[in-house]
Amino acid sequence: MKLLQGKTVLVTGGSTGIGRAAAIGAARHGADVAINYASSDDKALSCIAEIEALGQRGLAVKGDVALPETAADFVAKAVDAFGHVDVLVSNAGICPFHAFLDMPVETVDRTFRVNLHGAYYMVQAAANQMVRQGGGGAIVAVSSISALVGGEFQTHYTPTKAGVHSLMQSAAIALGKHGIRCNSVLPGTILTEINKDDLADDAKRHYMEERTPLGRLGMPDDLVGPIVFLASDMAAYVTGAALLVDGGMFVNLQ
Ligand SMILES: NC(=O)C1=CN([C@@H]2O[C@H](COP(=O)(O)OP(=O)(O)OC[C@H]3O[C@@H](n4cnc5c(N)ncnc54)[C@H](OP(=O)(O)O)[C@@H]3O)[C@@H](O)[C@H]2O)C=CC1
Ligand SMILES: C[C@H](O)[C@@H]1OC(=O)[C@H](O)[C@@H]1O
Repeated sequence: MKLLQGKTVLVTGGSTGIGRAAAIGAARHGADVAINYASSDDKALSCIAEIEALGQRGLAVKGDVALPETAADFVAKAVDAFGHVDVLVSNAGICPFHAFLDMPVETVDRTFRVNLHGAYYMVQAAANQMVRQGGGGAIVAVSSISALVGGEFQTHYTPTKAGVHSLMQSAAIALGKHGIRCNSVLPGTILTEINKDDLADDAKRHYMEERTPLGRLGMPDDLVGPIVFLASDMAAYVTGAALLVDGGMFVNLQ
């Protein structure tokens, strides 16, 4: 069953990790897909190749989501290519682990601009296009378990993920009158480039695995079903919601 047949899906941060999986997963469900990315040209092009191999149209648009103009450019190029925007997956993000007391200003600033400001600009641009089109739409933001709990080396990061979650709640209210649904997925610890170095520490990786009732850390493909569900008409009455996709990590105190 193809849940996104005939839809156009936009994914930020689609070259690697969760965004890549979401982009290819959307294509597998019948969507044409446009991906945004920052610098990984080869990875972006290979993602498009996989989308096209599934018989769907793909488009890769390079741009730094921290820059407000990137959002309008991405949406405009997607509309030029595919005619409309039905779904936005706001996914792009960074997590440069760093201690709190000597956290550099530029690290805080960059993390907020990419993860939170970038999400805001992309959601706003996609929503404006959806309103122009009429007919509603769906926005899925990739927040995090880190919207709900902290991290010693993530004091600059967890507020951005909480902000993304909160943005979806407020956007759901602002956009409901236009038939646009806004929801968050909150992944646990998923093995991607974002944490490759951090989880190279065997003790850290073992600790995170031990915290996970399902007994393993997540893979990007574990996010595809939840994202496609929230993007699809299967979730027609779901908006302002948050879906933990964490193997049970959040609830596991003892
Ligand atoms: N992995 C995990 O455990 C978890 C991840 N998340 C969230 O998931 C999202 C995706 O992360 P994940 O897949 O793990 O990480 P990856 O590092 O694998 O992928 C990040 C993606 O975002 C893109 N990106 C980074 N900065 C920018 C920018 N300034 N402008 C445009 N694109 C950018 C990257 O593009 P490029 O390749 O060109 O650099 C890449 O496509 C993030 O928002 C993260 O906070 C949430 C919870 C857990
Ligand atoms: C980068 C982290 O390993 C990852 O990202 C998050 O949002 C969670 O903190 C995960 O552990």
